[in-house]
Amino acid sequence: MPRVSKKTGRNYQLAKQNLGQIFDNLPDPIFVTDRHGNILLSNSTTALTLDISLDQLLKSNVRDLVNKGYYTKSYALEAAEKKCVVKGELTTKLNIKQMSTSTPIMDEEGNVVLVLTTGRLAEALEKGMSSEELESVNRRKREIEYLRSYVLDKDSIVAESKAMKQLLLQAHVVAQTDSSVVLYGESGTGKEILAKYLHRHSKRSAEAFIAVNCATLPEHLVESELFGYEKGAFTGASADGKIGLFEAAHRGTLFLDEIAELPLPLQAKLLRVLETHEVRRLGSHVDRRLDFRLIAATHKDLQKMTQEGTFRADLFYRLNVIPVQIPPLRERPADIIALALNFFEKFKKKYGLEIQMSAETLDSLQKHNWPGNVRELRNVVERLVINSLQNYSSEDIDMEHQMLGSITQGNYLQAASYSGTLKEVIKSVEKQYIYQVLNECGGRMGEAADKLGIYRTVLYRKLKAIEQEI
Ligand SMILES: Nc1ncnc2c1ncn2[C@@H]1O[C@H](COP(=O)(O)OP(=O)(O)OP(=O)(O)O)[C@@H](O)[C@H]1O
Repeated sequence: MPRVSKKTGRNYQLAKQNLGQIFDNLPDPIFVTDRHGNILLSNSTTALTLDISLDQLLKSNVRDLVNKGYYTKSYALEAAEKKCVVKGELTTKLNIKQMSTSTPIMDEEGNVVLVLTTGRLAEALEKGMSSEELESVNRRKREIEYLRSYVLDKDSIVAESKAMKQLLLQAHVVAQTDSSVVLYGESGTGKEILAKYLHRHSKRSAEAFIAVNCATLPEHLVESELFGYEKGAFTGASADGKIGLFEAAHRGTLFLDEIAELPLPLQAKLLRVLETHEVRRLGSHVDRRLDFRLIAATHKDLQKMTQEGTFRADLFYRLNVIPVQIPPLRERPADIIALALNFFEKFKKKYGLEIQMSAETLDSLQKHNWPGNVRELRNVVERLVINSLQNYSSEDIDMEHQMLGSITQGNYLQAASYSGTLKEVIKSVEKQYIYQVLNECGGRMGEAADKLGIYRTVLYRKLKAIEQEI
């Protein structure tokens, strides 16, 4: 027997503990069963080729999977029975062909204890397929590769609903192009996170992602912020001059949030930049050549605005090359629990808590209609975690019902319990009141700002500041 050093032993233990993660990093399907075909370990790729969740897969038996049509056949059982390596082709429910190899692992007495099965998606391509079949397999492979990267990407977008999964697939394809994109969706649906995703998955990912909120740029500074200026271009300008946001986005991605709020004269200037790929800083005579990808976002109907004359039609057609509509959270209920649990994990870590969410809590979250969309959900979950911190110290906390009653009624103020300095309490009340009003206004920013008696731009700033606290 080879001697194992202490260090190697520790590393072996580490590798064993992290086997699930190691599996998940493999691009091809892989799973381990016991000799009866019960799946003990697998990876996301395998689950994706079958169109089921990894959790579901880990509760399955290969014989059942074959009976239910997820696989045309199983080599794992054959390998367990014959006690030798068995190879062959099979097709999954998603019509993905793969070469499968099942290897039995035996104990000292020659009994099969485990079977390791690996699938090779690539080998199927060598099997003389028609060009249509090949294209379909290739498409599937790209989708799986992308979905895998999304599953493995910790900061990725949560997408459990069919609508969001499809949208992410579309986004993955769109990311590879350089065309302008307009992201449409209510406030808090995830337009910015999707814009970042498009950038991260594009060939420009190593360059800057510059986000500009057209609604919060002070009107008198919009032009100088976007175009930059030369030394002493105007009173109050910095002596050294300044590069504009267009220039800052050179080679990268420029994200223009709330594009509908861009004043008409600036719309004309933006159009010129997009058509000529050149910007001229204020006070300069030199045009600078730029190359950036533009992603715009809005919760408004730009096409309607062109008919009303508040948005330039030529700019609209220039921007709207790829329109992407993000559905409100209430229309994709399958995402609610996944998002809630995802945020719950993050906040638990942030506040160093070991707690669990009760089924009742999840049920209440599921029933709410989320006018403030994902942003509202995230804030509610944070409050749940903070409340548990204040009210309990035990390990397994059942989230209190009163709190959830207040969520479903939209009455946020009663739910609060305060502590800290006056400044902290005021901030906390402000945050909760803003959410209450947003809730009452069905997430409509303008209406909420009116009700709060503040400018829309101020409301945006406050919401962004709340987000950055996390
Ligand atoms: N699918 C998602 N998965 C994980 N987090 C999400 C998802 N969608 C939105 N979020 C989170 O919700 C919050 C709001 O999202 P985001 O800022 O992208 O929305 P938005 O549509 O751009 O809002 P606004 O129009 O008000 O600027 C952010 O913290 C974002 O990270």
